[in-house]
Amino acid sequence: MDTVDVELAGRGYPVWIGPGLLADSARWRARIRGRHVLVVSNTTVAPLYLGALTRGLEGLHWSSFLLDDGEMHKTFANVGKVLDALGQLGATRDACVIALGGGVVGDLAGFAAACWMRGIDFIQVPTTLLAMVDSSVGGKTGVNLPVGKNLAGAFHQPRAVVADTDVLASLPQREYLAGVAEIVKGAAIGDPAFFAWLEAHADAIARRDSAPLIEAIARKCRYKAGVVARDETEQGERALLNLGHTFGHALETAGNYSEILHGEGVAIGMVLAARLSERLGMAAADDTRRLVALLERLGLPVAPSRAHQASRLLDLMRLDKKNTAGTLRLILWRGIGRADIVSGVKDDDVLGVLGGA
Ligand SMILES: NC(=O)c1ccc[n+]([C@@H]2O[C@H](COP(=O)([O-])OP(=O)(O)OC[C@H]3O[C@@H](n4cnc5c(N)ncnc54)[C@H](O)[C@@H]3O)[C@@H](O)[C@H]2O)c1
Ligand SMILES: O=C(O)C(=O)C[C@@H](O)[C@H](O)[C@H](O)COP(=O)(O)O
Ligand SMILES: [Zn+2]
Repeated sequence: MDTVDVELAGRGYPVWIGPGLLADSARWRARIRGRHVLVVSNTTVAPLYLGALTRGLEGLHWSSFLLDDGEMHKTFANVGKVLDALGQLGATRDACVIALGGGVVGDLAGFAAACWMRGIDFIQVPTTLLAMVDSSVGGKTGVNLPVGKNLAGAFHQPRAVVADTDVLASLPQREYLAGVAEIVKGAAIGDPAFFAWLEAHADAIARRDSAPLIEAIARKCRYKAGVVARDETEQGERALLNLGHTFGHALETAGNYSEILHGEGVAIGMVLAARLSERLGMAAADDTRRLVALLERLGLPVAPSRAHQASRLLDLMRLDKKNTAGTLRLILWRGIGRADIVSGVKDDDVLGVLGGA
């Protein structure tokens, strides 16, 4: 087992990564302070892992709430239903929400925990690769709105992250690869040595070989934990974790949250950001080629599978949370391991790269 510590004064927490952690309940149960526990999961994950988790809750007053499966269910209405379930449980301020699932469950359950009685504890038990390497770490919680991704939410840090890598055995390959995209993103933004390591281990990672996979999860979590510790609420550096996301979120929204996976949007979005950076003279074509080659070897998309109207995507990008009034702010790329937040990119340049999207 590996442990990554997210260091936040008085609110730090461990990210435990390795096999067998669901059954190792003594470890995570110690993070539950009160008697009430609501486990939030979904209709796919619960039949697989809810039993293993709740064996560790013996003696506590717990219940579960199951979401329907899918990004389109990451809604405000469902947060309301989780809050109702907390009410029915009689949850007091020392209650704990446990999010058992992928990023959709984690983001939504974390937001409900942030809202209940103005904030109660929650524990992340990520069951997708994406949730293990990204969404469970760092305390961004929230839901989508019809007009855009993640537009309502709160920063609310978990008390612990329990990443039991055994559960990845049941994860479909497409979902697995979507998580790999967020690993590549971390390396592309800030860790050239990790990027080169990923190039050397791409086939092993795509095959899910255990040792390199656990190393990749821990490296990505450690990188993200460092960024979060330095800039918890995204006043500066943390925005770099959004590389590819302004484009990717627009593609997700344009597809009504059901056409492409978040990680696929990130993969395509990183390539669009790299092409825009090249166009603006910030990045070299060779670096873009390396990024595209790595994503392709990993089996990830590097362009949308259908044409979109560029002006529609640009309109969606205008609602991104990094923007200021009237100004698009994008994470652009300076090549392997270096990214920057850039304001005032001209519409024509964005439309230029979206033209092919
Ligand atoms: N908060 C953050 O910092 C952050 C970071 C990255 C992504 N996100 C969000 O995370 C979401 C994407 O998360 P995701 O990729 O985990 O998608 P997801 O939560 O939809 O899970 C993907 C699919 O895998 C299924 N699944 C989950 N675990 C499984 C398992 N062990 N075995 C079999 N099936 C399993 C789910 O039921 C679902 O069908 C998006 O909403 C994105 O915006 C948030
Ligand atoms: O943790 C962060 O910060 C990130 O930006 C991680 C992203 O991978 C993640 O998709 C996040 O939900 C995006 O946040 P948003 O603020 O752009 O909605
Ligand atoms: Zn993301």
